[in-house]
Amino acid sequence: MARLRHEITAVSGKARAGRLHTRRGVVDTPAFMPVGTQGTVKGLLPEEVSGLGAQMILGNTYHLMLRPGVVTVDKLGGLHRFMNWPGPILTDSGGFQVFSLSGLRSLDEEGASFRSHLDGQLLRMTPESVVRAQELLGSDLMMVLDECPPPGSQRDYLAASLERDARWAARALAARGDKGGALLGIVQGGVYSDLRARSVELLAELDLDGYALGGLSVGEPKPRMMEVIEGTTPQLPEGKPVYLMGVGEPADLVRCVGLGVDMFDCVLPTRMARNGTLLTSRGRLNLRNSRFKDDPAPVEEGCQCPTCRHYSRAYLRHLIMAKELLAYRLNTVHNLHYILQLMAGLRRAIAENRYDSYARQVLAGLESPGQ
Ligand SMILES: CNc1nc2c(CCNCC3CCCC3)c3nc(N)[nH]c(=O)c3cc2[nH]1
Ligand SMILES: [Zn+2]
Repeated sequence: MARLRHEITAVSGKARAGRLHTRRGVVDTPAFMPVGTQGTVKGLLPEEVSGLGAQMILGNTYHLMLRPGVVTVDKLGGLHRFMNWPGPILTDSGGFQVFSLSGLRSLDEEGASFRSHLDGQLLRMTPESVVRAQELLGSDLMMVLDECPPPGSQRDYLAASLERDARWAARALAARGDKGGALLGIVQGGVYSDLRARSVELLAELDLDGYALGGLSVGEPKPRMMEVIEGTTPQLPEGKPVYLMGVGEPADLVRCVGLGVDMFDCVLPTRMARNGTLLTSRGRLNLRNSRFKDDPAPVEEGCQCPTCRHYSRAYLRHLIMAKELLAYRLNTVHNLHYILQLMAGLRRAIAENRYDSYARQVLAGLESPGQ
């Protein structure tokens, strides 16, 4: 059967709602994928993550290659068994992490050489080796090895890089075995619409299962990012899911759904939770602020998450100031609940063909004066 099938069930403007049929179950789109970098969504049990409504999570080949090693994970039954997540898992190829985490050593036609950020050992990534690694993990949606060029890269560097990415994507497809999951290509081209179009043209020639927009949310001006997304999504092949990598904040999720994006991942909700920043429909709330010291109210009135049902802002502030482990869990539960409910609201609005009014209402709330 097909490794991946995207069924669009409703359209509202350029926003679309659908169901992504993966080999390990169906995912409602637009979908937010909590990040589980090292085989765990930090601090939460898998049943808590699925209980909050997450249907697909993200893993990272780079981190799992370094520790515990993909052969080890394979011997233990693969990543789903290893981390007790029976649902679909998308794994990033690690290209991005090599640039952001390790002291990159070299990049050439063959692949990338780098030093582990853990113990400095010299490692090599090629389009073929990262597909093999993701197959050993048992990934349901694999990403091709790509280069996410540093922000501000010169135009001619970007033009050459995206050509190489397309050659790498062809090599990744050729390397995938029968057991392999779906394979998604990654559109690059920086902030140049003609380069983005060229990247799409090259990748559309390949029999990829879906398309990611890479090279964004790396420090470029937000309006520029939106322009690039707006210009690129209409050019992508029909019937294939669109995944915007590394996005994003609530307002960005709302806007990018309106531009035809189906899948998102971002470390923000879980990372902010761990430093006491909570997401609400009226913007961010920084628990460390002394004004919450004896505030008996929940993070957000009306929020039905376990955190808001039982705990006050004062208690959550106490926990974060005391660096209590429970703080990370309760804050992550709330932030993930908030994001996943936001996505559910967007799916409903699209199904009822009222995306625009729902988006305007949500964005007005987010931009209103804080708590
Ligand atoms: C935050 N912004 C951003 N992230 C990008 C990412 C990473 C997406 N998130 C991966 C998870 C995070 C930890 C575990 C895996 C990108 N990844 C790739 N391969 N290519 C990009 O151009 C690429 C571009 C990105 N931009
Ligand atoms: Zn809550």
